[in-house]
Amino acid sequence: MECVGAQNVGAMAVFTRPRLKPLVGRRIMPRKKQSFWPMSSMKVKCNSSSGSESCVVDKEDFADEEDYIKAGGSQLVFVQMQQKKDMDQQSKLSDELRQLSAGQTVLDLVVIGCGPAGLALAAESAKLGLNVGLVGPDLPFTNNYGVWEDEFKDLGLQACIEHVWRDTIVYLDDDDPILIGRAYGRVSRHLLHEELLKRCVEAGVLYLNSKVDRIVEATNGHSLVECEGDVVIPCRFVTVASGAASGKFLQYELGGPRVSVQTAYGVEVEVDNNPYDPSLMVFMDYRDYVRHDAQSLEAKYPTFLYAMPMSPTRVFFEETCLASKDAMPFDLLKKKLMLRLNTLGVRIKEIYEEEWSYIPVGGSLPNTEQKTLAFGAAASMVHPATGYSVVRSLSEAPKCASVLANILRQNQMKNMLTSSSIPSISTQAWNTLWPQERKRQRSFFLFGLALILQLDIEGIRSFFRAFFRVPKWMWQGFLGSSLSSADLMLFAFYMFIIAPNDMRKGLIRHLLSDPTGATLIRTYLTF
Ligand SMILES: CC(C)=CCC/C(C)=C/C=C/C(C)=C/C=C/C(C)=C/C=C/C=C(C)/C=C/C=C(C)/C=C/C=C(\C)CCC=C(C)C
Repeated sequence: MECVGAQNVGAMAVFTRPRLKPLVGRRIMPRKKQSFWPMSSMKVKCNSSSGSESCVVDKEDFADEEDYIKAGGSQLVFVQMQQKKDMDQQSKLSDELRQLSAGQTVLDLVVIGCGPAGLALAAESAKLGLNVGLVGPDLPFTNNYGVWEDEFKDLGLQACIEHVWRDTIVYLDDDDPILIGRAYGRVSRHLLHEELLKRCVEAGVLYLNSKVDRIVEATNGHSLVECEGDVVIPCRFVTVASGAASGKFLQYELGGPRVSVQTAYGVEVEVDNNPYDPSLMVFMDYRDYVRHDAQSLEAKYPTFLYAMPMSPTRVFFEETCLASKDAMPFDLLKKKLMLRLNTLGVRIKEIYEEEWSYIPVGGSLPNTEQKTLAFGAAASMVHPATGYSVVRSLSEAPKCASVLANILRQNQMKNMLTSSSIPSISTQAWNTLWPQERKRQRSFFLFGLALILQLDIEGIRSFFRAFFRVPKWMWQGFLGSSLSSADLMLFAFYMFIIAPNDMRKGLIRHLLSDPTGATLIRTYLTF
């Protein structure tokens, strides 16, 4: 990471080069993509009550954006996040921001990324009194999230679930389907986005609609977040929460396991002949409907169908490859889905929506010596053996926020931050995110992932038959990352006992011969 001298930070938390005159508020419209320029009229009224001159700048009067900014026009700086506020309230907003900024020169925390993980962490940290800036493009969520209803209820997010199935079913072969006995919900991505934005607004998070170019360390121990358009934000902590593709800001441990991929192609459709009971969510249908037509596909990439019947005729079908070393091509996934639906006799009348999902799973942990922190997928928090991450990010956000707040408080960072104290402070934060216990659990999941990767379709069926026969609290805890490392050992022995002989041999062979087996043993022996 490059080191530069401390910037000349004025009264405001953020400034640009060339330095801007006014700091103006702008409203955030949830769900709408924000453009750089404020609203359509571009008339920006500087607040005069704090002594500054009143100025009205009109974008149309300038040849381009740069001239406009040079003339002291509206450069977007942080604004207090707010929802559905009228333009006539904007000057009041500027006031609030001015007061907030007047007594301080740096933010406590900048969170990069406006997905569920970023929004949740920003809101929770601001709730605890930290001055938090959130940076990233304001885009709607695009993924369809499926969650266990009880887990989402526990997060206080039940109102964001748009459809609940009272039970969930798994088909492994043509014989007895497995009723899981747990309600599953489909999250409304719009409601979840609105709710997380609301939490940010209420907690007083400041927002900047921009892309981050780089993060540099200043010599005084602060970080400088350099954004597009020459905006530089000084802060005490930076947390990258911009998903798995955040590599440019972070370093990961060398020599870790290779990243694998979960891929899925989904369609929400209106159909004739839906064979699935609308009261049940189909978690995994591993029955092989394409054996005659696509033998080679099945051999190379065993896939399953994930289906959410929204009504007897409207269904979300998703052909999913749980994990593969190389990404399964989307056209193959689509071909398999269409073959499967065709064999089932499902006739598509209308397509409402298509989804392509690509989730890197496994891979290395972030290097915990670095000063920049990470959260969510960027911090390797995606469950390696399932690809799920949203619930974990949302449930860990309060804990992570409270650790950051405590660290800042304990070190009286607001007054006495020194560059020498920073590395140990970041280490404390990293250790909370990835303590040895979490590393042990993850080594178990990585071992499980490597196991799945080498199974053929028959092996997968018998593996999941055993998996869903362990006591419910065990498999639930495994999927929800809530089993301790000791519980995971118990789970492993349980699986071993109920597994058929050939699978037992496979488990032991894998433990003794696969590199993830050696890492698992080593991590369990490290205290
Ligand atoms: C959009 C989005 C977000 C998405 C889309 C996509 C999708 C749809 C997805 C879906 C997914 C899913 C459904 C998933 C699921 C998953 C699962 C269920 C998983 C599971 C797994 C499991 C496992 C891995 C297990 C493991 C186990 C083991 C490892 C065991 C072991 C044992 C042993 C080793 C034994 C020992 C003994 C002695 C030594 C004696």
